[in-house]
Amino acid sequence: MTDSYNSRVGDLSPSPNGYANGTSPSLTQSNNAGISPVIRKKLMGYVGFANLPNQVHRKSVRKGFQFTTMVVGESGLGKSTLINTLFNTPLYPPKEPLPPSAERPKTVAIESIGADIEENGVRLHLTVVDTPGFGDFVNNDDSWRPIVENIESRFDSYLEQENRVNRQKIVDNRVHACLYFIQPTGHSLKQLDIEFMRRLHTRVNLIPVIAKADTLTDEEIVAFKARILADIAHHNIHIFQAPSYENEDEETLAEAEEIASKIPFAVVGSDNVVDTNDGRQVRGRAYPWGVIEVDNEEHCDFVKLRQMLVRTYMEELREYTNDVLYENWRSEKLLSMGVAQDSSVFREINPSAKIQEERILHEAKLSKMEAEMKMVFQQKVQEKESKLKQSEEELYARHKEMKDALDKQRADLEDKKRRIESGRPLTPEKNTTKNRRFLR
Ligand SMILES: Nc1nc2c(ncn2[C@@H]2O[C@H](COP(=O)(O)OP(=O)(O)OP(=O)(O)O)[C@@H](O)[C@H]2O)c(=O)[nH]1
Repeated sequence: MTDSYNSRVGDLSPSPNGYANGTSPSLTQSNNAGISPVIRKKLMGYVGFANLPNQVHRKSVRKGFQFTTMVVGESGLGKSTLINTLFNTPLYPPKEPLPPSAERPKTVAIESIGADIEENGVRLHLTVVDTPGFGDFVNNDDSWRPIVENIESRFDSYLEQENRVNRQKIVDNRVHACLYFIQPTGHSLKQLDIEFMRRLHTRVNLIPVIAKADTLTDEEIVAFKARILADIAHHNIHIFQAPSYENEDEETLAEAEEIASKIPFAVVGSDNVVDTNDGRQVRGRAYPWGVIEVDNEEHCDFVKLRQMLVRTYMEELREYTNDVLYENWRSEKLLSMGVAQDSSVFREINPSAKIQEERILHEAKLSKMEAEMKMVFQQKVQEKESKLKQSEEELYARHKEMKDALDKQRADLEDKKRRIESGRPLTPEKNTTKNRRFLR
C-alpha cells in the first residue's frame, strides 16, 4: 500500500529553491500493471501545503482539548494530592476531616471534577473522575463493577452522540486514562488490584502507580516494581505502553524507552512548596532528614508520569481510547444487539478479479437457465407424446369397434344370402315388408 502510494504521489517535498526534489519541473508517468498511470509532478514553486500541520495546530489550539482521567485506589493513597500536583492547580480543595459520627457511604461512588486550564494559550478542559470508597469495605469483591459501568455509560453517551443527525458538537466524556494507585506495601499486587485491572484493561488505558513512594527505599521500590510487573504479565493484563513508531528519531525512541522502564511509576505527590537545605524552593515533602522533591527524577517517577500522561502521550491516550478501546466496545455492543458487520464491504477489490468473478457468476446463471429450459422442453415433448399415444389408442379402439360392427353386418348379410339361395324362408319376424320388397 505504502509503496504504491509513494509511486503514485511521488516526492513532493519542496527543496530550498521551491522545487520538489529538483530544479526543473517535469512530468513522469508511473505504469503499474493494472493501475491507470498517474502523473508524477514536480512543483514549480512554493504551493503552501507544507503548512498543513500548522493549520491543524492552529485549529486545535482554537478548539481546545478535552481530557478525562480517572483515579482509582484505596482511600488516603494520595490521589487528590497527585492530581493537584500533576496539573499544578488546586483541582481538589483541601479536605475537611470527616467527624467520627459521620456515616460512610456503603458503595463506591463516582464523582467528577471539571476544570478549564490554560497553558501558553492552549486550553484544556480537564475532567478528573474520582472513585471514593473503592477498596474501603470489608467485602470489596464488586468494587470494580460501578467503575466499569461508569466507563461504559460514557461510551454509550458518545455512541448516542455519534448517531445523532447533528454531530457538530460531540462532547467527549470518555475516560482516556486511569491512574490506578497501588498501596506501597512492598510485597506484590493484592487480589483487589488484580481483579480491578483484569476487569478494566479492555475498557480504559491503565496506568499503574505506586502511591506514596517516599515510604519505600530505592531497593524496595525496584523489587516491588518487578513483582508488580510479573503479576501483571501473569494475569495477561494490558497496561498502557508508550507507542513507538518506525523512522522515529533516536531521542524520541530513548524517551519512550525511559518512560516504559519506569512503569509502574513510583510517585510522590505534594502541592506544597518547601525549602531545601541548599536554599531552593521546590514542590515536595519535608522530613526531619531532608526534602523529597516531587519534580526531581532522582527522587521519584513523578516527572516521567507527567511526561506520559500530559506532555508526550496525552494525544496517544485519546487516540487509543477512540480507535481501540471504544471501537472494540462498540463492535461488542452492536454484535450483542444482533447487528453483524458485512466484512466484504471493506474488502479490497482487484478490478480484473472482480470482472472474472462476475463472468463466472454470469456463465453459471446462463447454464442454469439453459438447463431449466431444456427440462421444460423435455417435459412438453413428453406431454405431447403421451397425448398423441392416447389419441392413437382411441383411434385404434374406434377403428376396431367399427370393423367388428361391419364384420358382424357382413356375416348377417351372408347368412341371409345363403338362406335365400337355399330357399329357406326368412324368420317370420324378419319377413317384413322391407324384406319382401328386397326379395322381389
Ligand atoms: N507520604 C506521603 N503522603 C502523601 C503523599 N501524597 C499525599 N499524601 C498525604 O496523604 C494524605 C491523603 O492524601 P489525599 O490526596 O487526600 O488522598 P486521597 O487518595 O485523595 O484520599 P481520599 O479522598 O480519602 O480517597 C494527605 O495527608 C496527603 O498529604 C505522598 O506521596 N507521600
